[in-house]
Amino acid sequence: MDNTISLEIIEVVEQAAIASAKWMGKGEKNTADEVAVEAMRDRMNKIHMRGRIVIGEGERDDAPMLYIGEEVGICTQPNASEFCTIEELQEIDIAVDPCEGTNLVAYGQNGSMAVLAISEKGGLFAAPDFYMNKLAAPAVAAGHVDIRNTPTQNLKILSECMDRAIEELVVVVMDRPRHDGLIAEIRQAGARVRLISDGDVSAAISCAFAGTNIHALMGIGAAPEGVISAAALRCVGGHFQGQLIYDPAIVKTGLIGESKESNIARLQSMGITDPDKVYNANELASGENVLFAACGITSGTLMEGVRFFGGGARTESLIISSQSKTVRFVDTIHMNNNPRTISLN
Ligand SMILES: O=C(COP(=O)(O)O)[C@@H](O)[C@H](O)[C@H](O)[C@H](O)COP(=O)(O)O
Ligand SMILES: [Mn+2]
Ligand SMILES: [Mn+2]
Repeated sequence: MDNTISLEIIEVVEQAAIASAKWMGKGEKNTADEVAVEAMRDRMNKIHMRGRIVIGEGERDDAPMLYIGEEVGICTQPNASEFCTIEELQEIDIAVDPCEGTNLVAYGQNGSMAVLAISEKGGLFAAPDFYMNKLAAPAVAAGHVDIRNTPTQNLKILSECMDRAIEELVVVVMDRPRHDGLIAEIRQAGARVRLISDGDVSAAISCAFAGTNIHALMGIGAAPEGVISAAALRCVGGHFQGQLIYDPAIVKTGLIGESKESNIARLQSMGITDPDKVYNANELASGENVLFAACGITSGTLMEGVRFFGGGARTESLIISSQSKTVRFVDTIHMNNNPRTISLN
């Protein structure tokens, strides 16, 4: 995978974040999402690469852009061999969430970002539009905690690995009725719970960075977001496990409205023969090279959100590459309309 893609991909997430941030606080989640999708796709199609979307917009709805299977990049054109190098012609798989946390943007809340992950063809698990039970933790606990343990057991292991009391641990959990029992157990074990309304990708990745005051993510979120989180955690050695949830009774939202049996059949038709399999980060992002990029839309624990000033904007992005073994925080000033002042505030 061409290492120079990582430089271009920064602009992909930046452009999506800027477009979406213009709709911050306007109460229109669909628009905040649509503009991010369009901006991400436009910028992606200017890159010399041969990409295919494996996680994208709406598997079940007829999403017009960045849909699963869509080809992106200049080198997808039929005569690409005339103007693309052999390296650029290598097929790559891309997982995108142009606006992760659409509600957060619409209501001006923290933790939304434009995000994507890239790997060689077949290097990212093409997660179905299902729910996923997730466990994320810092690198020091990788392989020690296990999603098959009880939350209490995992908190004990985490406290030993991190050499701190359970009371000093903060666990992020999505604020959903399906997590009532989980939240009660975490509190009972002595740890503190940070409830989030949306945005579990940011929470999962935050576990890998000391100083965020987030030490674990537990509970059920969306499966595609699980793969994107796993890609980042795989690159930095953090812990991530995910297990697909196919029983509507567990999720309690009705969004996977079919019966348990029909969901199992749907998974089987996708080649997932063991619906209970526990996937780790290396299985969800198995490619030799994995690249992760995110840009804050609204501010979060990892990045500042987009800040506009007269004629321009300032963004903060996070680019993680397994190939170059780098974690880059990129602070960018975008000078769109000849700003008279370049503001650092
Ligand atoms: O918050 C989320 C929504 O993502 P998006 O649609 O891109 O704005 C994700 O971080 C969650 O992982 C997930 O989608 C959510 O938990 C599943 O939805 P829900 O049925 O509301 O729990
Ligand atoms: Mn999302
Ligand atoms: Mn989204």
